[in-house]
Amino acid sequence: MSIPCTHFISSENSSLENGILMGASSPISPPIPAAVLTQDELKKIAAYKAVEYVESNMVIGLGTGSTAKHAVDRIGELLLQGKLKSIIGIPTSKKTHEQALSLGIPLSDLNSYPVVDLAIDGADEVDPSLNLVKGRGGSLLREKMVEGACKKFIVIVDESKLVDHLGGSGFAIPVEIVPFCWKFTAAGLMKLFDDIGCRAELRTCPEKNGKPFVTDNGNYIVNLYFQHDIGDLKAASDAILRLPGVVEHGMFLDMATTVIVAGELGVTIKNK
Ligand SMILES: O=C(CO)[C@H](O)[C@H](O)COP(=O)(O)O
Repeated sequence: MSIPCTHFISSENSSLENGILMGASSPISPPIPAAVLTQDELKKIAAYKAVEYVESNMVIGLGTGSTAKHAVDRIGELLLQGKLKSIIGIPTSKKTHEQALSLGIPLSDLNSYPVVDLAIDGADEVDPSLNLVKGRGGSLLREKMVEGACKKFIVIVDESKLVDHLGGSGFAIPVEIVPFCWKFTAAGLMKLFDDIGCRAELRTCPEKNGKPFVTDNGNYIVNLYFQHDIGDLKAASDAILRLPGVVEHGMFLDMATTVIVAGELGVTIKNK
């Protein structure tokens, strides 16, 4: 279903850039009286807004997940219509690679394009400083590599992803670890956060009789659940990365340059 975004934004008291409401901290469009939008429709609205930033000849980081999928679909559609030309996509997972290939998006990698113009991806949590939790889809390592290499990183979420602090949704902060002695690494992760209460669980696949989930890089994921606010995110990040066996974690600190939030009351653009 194609959702017209224009009715979703009021231009009063705000500036519009490429049809996008800029600089607002809260949506100012009137409540939508009709049917309530589904979460997937909100994801699609955010994704389509983000794709308005894509220009011909750009190298684009292609995110992973149900929100990013809409953005990749839209880029494919615009390429097919000739409205975008000479795009190079850098996928952040095997799944996105397959999707982009099927849409005819030309693909490459960071070896050939170490600087990416723009990346568009979803997130699991967004805090008020635009720090993120990512990786509940399991692609955090490639996402962090590609999104760390881009000049502009647009995050697309529905409003359910907004939190007061990372970990605040009660869901996991994922950490990618090597399979070798994973219990040792998981125990080390829990111990790091003894003081605030932390549980570490290996991510498994119910559809594969509970076997460990294996990332595109052949690693495991440990999900961390925190009882209290982590506090100093940079210190937590450094401590996790220092632990032998850890490959990467799903806290994306100070990386997003723009967050597009689609909610029942409209689209909000938050800029760093
Ligand atoms: O980080 C991710 C995958 O590793 C996803 O972007 C994140 O999990 C959000 O997913 P979705 O858009 O399906 O809610």
